[in-house]
Amino acid sequence: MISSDQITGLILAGGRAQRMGGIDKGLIPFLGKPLIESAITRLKHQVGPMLINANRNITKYAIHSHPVIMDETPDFSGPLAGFSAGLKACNTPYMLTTPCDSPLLPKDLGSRLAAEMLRGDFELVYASSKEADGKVWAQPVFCLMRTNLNESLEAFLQKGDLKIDRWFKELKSSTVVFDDTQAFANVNTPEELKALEEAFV
Ligand SMILES: Nc1nc2c(ncn2[C@@H]2O[C@H](COP(=O)(O)OP(=O)(O)OP(=O)(O)O)[C@@H](O)[C@H]2O)c(=O)[nH]1
Ligand SMILES: [Mg+2]
Repeated sequence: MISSDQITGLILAGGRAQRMGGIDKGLIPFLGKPLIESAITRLKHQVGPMLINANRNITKYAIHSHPVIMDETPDFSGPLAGFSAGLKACNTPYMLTTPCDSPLLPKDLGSRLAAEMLRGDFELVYASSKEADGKVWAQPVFCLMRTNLNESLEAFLQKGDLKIDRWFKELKSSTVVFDDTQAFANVNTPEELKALEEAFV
């Protein structure tokens, strides 16, 4: 069994948030609190240490009392840059990633991904969601990985590739399908923010 204290949680808040008008998405108010707080609340019982990956407003993220780490390169090259920064800062054998903009992320995300990891001796296990119409979608930024993948990710990024699914294909990976259609609801636009707030009340 993988215990929660063997897992570092990495919350990804390092994107440009262009569809949100370029403001720092993790800091926008969601039901009166910075959006990232909902992700922290959902994740904290699922992991031991927690890290926040952000590239702007570092002091504002730091008030949550978790280390804030930046991408190595300041060019917003995508979530794998955040994974890389996280793996370098991690002191546990496993790392669980989630984005900062999914306030309903599953409460059993870590435990179910961990069970699958051990079942098949996988290197990485990501979540997938089953939508209301029955379609299954990969949710690759919700992902549990062994932290010894650091070298593999470095080699992949050195090639100049940034595509998350192409890195996953190089690994022994698996996925777990979650049936809760709301669990991966995320906030990309002001309209989505409003709709998700309304769904909460
Ligand atoms: N560290 C890091 N994380 C990123 C980067 N780009 C996206 N992410 C994160 O990856 C997750 C999924 O990305 P998106 O939902 O597209 O967020 P985004 O890229 O900020 O938003 P858009 O600019 O509107 O695409 C979010 O948690 C982002 O914070 C990046 O360049 N570096
Ligand atoms: Mg994006």
